[in-house]
Amino acid sequence: DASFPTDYEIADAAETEHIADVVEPFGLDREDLELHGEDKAKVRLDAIEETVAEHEADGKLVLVTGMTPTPLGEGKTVTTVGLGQAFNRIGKDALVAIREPSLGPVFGVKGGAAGGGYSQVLPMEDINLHFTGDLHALTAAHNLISTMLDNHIKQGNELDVAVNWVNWPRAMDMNDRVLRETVIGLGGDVTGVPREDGFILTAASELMAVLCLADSLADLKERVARIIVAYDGDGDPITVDDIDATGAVTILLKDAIKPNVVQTIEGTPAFVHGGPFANIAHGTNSLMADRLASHLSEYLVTEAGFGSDLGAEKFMNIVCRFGEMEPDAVTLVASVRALKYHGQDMWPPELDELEDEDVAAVERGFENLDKHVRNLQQFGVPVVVAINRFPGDTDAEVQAVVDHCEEDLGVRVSESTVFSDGGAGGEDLAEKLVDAAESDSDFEYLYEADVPITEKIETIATEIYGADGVEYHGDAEEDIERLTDLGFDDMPVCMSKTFHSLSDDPSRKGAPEDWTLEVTEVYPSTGAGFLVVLTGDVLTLPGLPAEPAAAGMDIDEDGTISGLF
Ligand SMILES: Nc1ncnc2c1ncn2[C@@H]1O[C@H](COP(=O)(O)OP(=O)(O)O)[C@@H](O)[C@H]1O
Ligand SMILES: O=COP(=O)(O)O
Ligand SMILES: [Mg+2]
Repeated sequence: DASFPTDYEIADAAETEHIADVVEPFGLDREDLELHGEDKAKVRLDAIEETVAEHEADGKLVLVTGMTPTPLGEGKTVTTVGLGQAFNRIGKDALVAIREPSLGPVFGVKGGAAGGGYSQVLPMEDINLHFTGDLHALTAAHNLISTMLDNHIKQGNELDVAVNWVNWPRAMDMNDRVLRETVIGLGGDVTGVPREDGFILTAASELMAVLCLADSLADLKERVARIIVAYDGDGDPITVDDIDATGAVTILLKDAIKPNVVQTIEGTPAFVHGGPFANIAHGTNSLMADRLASHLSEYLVTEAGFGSDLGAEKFMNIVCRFGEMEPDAVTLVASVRALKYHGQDMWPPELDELEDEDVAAVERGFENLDKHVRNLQQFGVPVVVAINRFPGDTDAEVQAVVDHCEEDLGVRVSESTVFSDGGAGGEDLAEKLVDAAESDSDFEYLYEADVPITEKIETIATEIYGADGVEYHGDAEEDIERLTDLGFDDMPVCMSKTFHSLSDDPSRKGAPEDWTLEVTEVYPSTGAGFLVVLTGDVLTLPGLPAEPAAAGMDIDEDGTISGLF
């Protein structure tokens, strides 16, 4: 919509308050903060402990998830930020907790992750670029482990590291696909021992998960110490502590563990901390931010990435389990665009074909929405569908979704216009979530942690993805046996799967049936405390599209940025 200002123009025109004034009404004082300019701050760890000790954690937790998205995303972050604003407009103290962006998508397909329109967190350009340096710190810390591991091998390899059994790649915060598979150590003995290696996106690093799940600096250090980086010739694990890297790595993360706080366009405090994606990692912001926020306000609105099959499943089964918390309500973001996209076998996506009014296509896409509603109801939490209205949506298309939710699904539904109208566009949704959050919910995990690894995988595959069963390829079955022998089988599983489909085949839309999930590898993230299950061809280092967002960006002589969204 050419007449509508860009995210950057809206953000640039917005008035921001000093961050200390924004958080003060919620109980954080200036001395609790480490200021990064006037509109960004980190919260001191001792201030978090004091807050947790002084204030009851009686806040209600609202999770924002979504249906299976188009590659552009359907508005979970926008809805999360908009809801934070809307709750405050209807008189409910509310805070927002979201992840911090990775430069990979910023310069790639999706762009930034600071929301959009009149539901953004500010300063969007800082948040989408270097922010407070957490991603850079994580990248450096990750690569320090790699450097010390290869140095150990070079300096005599006392630990007998099996050079073909190193499962700690290098990391970078850029979608540079050509570095997925590399050979290192070339150049003769002066350089080191040649071996295969590769890069992953920093968002997929186990250190990102460790940062998001740690509840103190001491806990962070203990988690870092037990990260398995390789195995020796006998198949015994070699940890970060074994290569004497624990202290240095923790030093590099000493500031990154502190939650960042900024503000939304309407002055609602927003914690923006940690950035694991929900396809290749667990997909939600740090527990540290959730814990702090839940002690500071009546409502906490937080987002889990991609569809309910990814971010929400892992939020319930991993994050809530570790954080000893549970959602009081879930809002499932749907869009007319995504419903039409699922209403046909469209792969690769031709999104401009979805622009014309087509109620029938919207209705054909309901099977995807319905499966996500059923997924969430399995966790025993009330669901409210949020129709995130885009400019081209027609009343008839939106009404079809409202009718379907009310008449066919019997769930609360609300049309949200928080993108174009800010918090005012989400007041009805907020009211319905208050209603849902106050109704009783009997939250339960999908599986108990002590059931066999295969049972955890099969439960998620059949009950959440809709698979008939699971096939194990490559060394996946040996992996599971070894992990069980090592005593890691009582950890929850973090499924790594495409976000383009409920199944492991990106081209399959709607709610695919008659298929089997293919598991290719299972490895332990012992620092995070979960097992990563690789399925299909999920890429832990994405690539740039033919026309990357970066190509449309510019900055003029007075520092005005264009093309960042
Ligand atoms: N209602 C809307 N109208 C127009 N653009 C929107 C709307 N909601 C989201 N967007 C844009 O779509 C993209 C994805 O939104 P985002 O909230 O990041 O989705 P998600 O978190 O689900 O991936 C962003 O560029 C955002 O600004
Ligand atoms: O991990 C993915 O998060 P979004 O769905 O918010 O892009
Ligand atoms: Mg998002």
